[in-house]
Amino acid sequence: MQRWGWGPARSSQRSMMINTLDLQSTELVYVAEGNANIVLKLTKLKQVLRLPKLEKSKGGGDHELFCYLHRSVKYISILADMCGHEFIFLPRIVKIPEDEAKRINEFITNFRPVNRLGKEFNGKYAMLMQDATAGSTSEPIYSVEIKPKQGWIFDNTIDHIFRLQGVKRCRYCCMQYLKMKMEKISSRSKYCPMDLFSGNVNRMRKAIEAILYEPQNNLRIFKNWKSCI
Ligand SMILES: O=P(O)(O)O[C@@H]1[C@@H](OP(=O)(O)O)[C@H](OP(=O)(O)O)[C@H](O)[C@H](OP(=O)(O)O)[C@H]1OP(=O)(O)O
Ligand SMILES: Nc1ncnc2c1ncn2[C@@H]1O[C@H](COP(=O)(O)OP(=O)(O)OP(=O)(O)O)[C@@H](O)[C@H]1O
Repeated sequence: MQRWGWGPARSSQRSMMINTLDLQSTELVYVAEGNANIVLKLTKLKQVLRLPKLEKSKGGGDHELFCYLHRSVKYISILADMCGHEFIFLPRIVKIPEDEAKRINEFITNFRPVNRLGKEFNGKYAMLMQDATAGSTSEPIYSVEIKPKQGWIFDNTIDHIFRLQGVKRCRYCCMQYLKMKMEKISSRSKYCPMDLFSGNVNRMRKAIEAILYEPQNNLRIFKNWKSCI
């Protein structure tokens, strides 16, 4: 996937109104992160701030970051048009005040997984969007997050890579062998995205059962905003 530090700068921020986020009066709580973004909760606003991150030594240009976020927002809005706006939160690009990046990085360091500390937020822009784990009732809210992975098999040109012991497998299943070899996981999951996306109820059920049995990083369940799995 394209990184904001590398992308060609095509669109201009002059055509959009970008507000600066006032973080002084807002309580920030570290939620989680993946390989590319750190997500913080703005508790009072029921919103989250998605901060793109880069390797500490690499400074990304602010204009490139803005263009990357702008493209992402466009992409998400096309998805929302296709899938329904009730299913997808449209993010907004916000400006992070000068010198706040340093303060944010310092504040969240202790909450971050040690293996993710090589990257940090060091740009001027972030995405603000609705907190998917927040609701308006006083009852506990459970949120389920699935990272389903690629649900199709590549075309013939490279499919020899995805043959193991003569059997054609999907990318996720092959990556399980690699992750075992690299000691990232201790056992192979029986989950397969080809089952989840098959449209066959039995195979879909098998996929859900497998992901519940061995969640790895493909399943998270939150009670309110606290992760239970
Ligand atoms: O390549 P994969 O299948 O290992 O997926 C990467 C993910 O690894 P996973 O296997 O899900 O643990 C990886 O996730 P983790 O860092 O392992 O949590 C990222 O999602 C990565 O995305 P990006 O390149 O940072 O946008 C993912 O890379 P892309 O496939 O999006 O390039
Ligand atoms: N709108 C949201 N509301 C609540 N939690 C969220 C929201 N967006 C993201 N998160 C949490 O933050 C985590 C990291 O966010 P995200 O998936 O955007 O990071 P990422 O670095 O792009 O991930 P990856 O590189 O693995 O694809 C998510 O797995 C989810 O638990």
